[in-house]
Amino acid sequence: MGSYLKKDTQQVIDAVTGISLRRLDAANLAYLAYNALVQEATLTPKPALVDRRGSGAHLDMDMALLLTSARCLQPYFCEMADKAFAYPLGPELRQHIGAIGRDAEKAMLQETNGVNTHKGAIWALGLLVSAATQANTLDELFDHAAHLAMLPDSGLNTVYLSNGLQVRHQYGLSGAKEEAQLGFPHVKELGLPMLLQSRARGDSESHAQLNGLLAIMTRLSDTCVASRSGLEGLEAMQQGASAVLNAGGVGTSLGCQLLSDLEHTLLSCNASPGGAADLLAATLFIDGLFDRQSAQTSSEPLI
Ligand SMILES: CC(C)(COP(=O)(O)OP(=O)(O)OC[C@H]1O[C@@H](n2cnc3c(N)ncnc32)[C@H](O)[C@@H]1O)[C@@H](O)C(=O)NCCC(=O)NCCS
Ligand SMILES: Nc1ncnc2c1ncn2[C@@H]1O[C@H](COP(=O)(O)OP(=O)(O)OP(=O)(O)O)[C@@H](O)[C@H]1O
Repeated sequence: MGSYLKKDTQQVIDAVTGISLRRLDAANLAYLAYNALVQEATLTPKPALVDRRGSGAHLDMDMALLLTSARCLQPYFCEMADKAFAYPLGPELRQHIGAIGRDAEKAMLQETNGVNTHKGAIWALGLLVSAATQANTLDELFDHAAHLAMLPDSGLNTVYLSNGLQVRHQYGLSGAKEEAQLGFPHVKELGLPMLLQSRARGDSESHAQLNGLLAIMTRLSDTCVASRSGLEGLEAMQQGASAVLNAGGVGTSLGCQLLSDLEHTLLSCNASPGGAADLLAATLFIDGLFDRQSAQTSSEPLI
């Protein structure tokens, strides 16, 4: 793990894994997922992604479209949570959330006139919302989500060759499916620890979130980037993100300059870290689940 994490990463992970998660009802879980998408979309400046400044590498999208898309997805997250409260974590629940996830994708495409604004986010947040209905700790949350992602999906379209499948065949990379099946390691070991550490050292909230995004980008095999700019683009993303964090993060003047360099590099090869953005939304959803009050009353700070 990167040297840019102030404490040993494992220490940070250990500090959060045992903390209780809030038990929320379906409507509140869905709101938290929606809110995570809003925070991700509005976070600025994200390298080559849609944000308050503009469209990044996505000529077909802007922030208003991402917000419209997020709003239309909230009821689908609520429906997934409802089902997850009603069924045990098993094949039947997997079928239900798969069907709801596909309905959500259709609704998104209808709302955006065919633009893929949140496909990866529906997948990651859909699994996490469902897992959260039955999780008391962070470990349980990731285990439940991984378990659901491992179960067979009979509704899967096996004819359509997605960008993710294409780069998996071409370069042997893993993508959104494997990330979930492994229990979201880039969220657990990079995004979340960096977000918490960055806050703890006094960075502003937006700098802490940007540092969380960059931590994910240092390692992720983001199939959005690979399909647009190959392995070279992926390597440029990982190295550029590491450079910013090694300089102390986006809150330092060198880090800020390196972030701007990274954005130019990504834009020059039309690469956009959409998968990392989805995992930042997943990180922010989980952050909203922490029971900070109980951590404080038991005099255990979050890190
Ligand atoms: C597994 C999914 C994401 C399809 O993945 P695939 O790689 O084939 O698709 P595609 O390339 O079109 O999009 C994947 C998206 O994931 C994101 N992503 C890219 N790389 C990564 C990565 N390494 N880790 C996480 N997310 C990533 C990006 O946003 C990308 O656009 C999913 O759409 C799916 O199978 N849905 C079926 C419905 C379902 O079962 N839903 C249940 C829970 S909601
Ligand atoms: N702020 C953001 N800006 C851009 N993409 C984002 C953002 N947040 C999340 N994403 C994710 O990025 C993905 C879109 O990326 P991209 O446009 O590369 O995918 P695609 O439509 O599969 O590919 P292409 O446009 O190359 O055909 C979405 O699935 C979405 O979940």
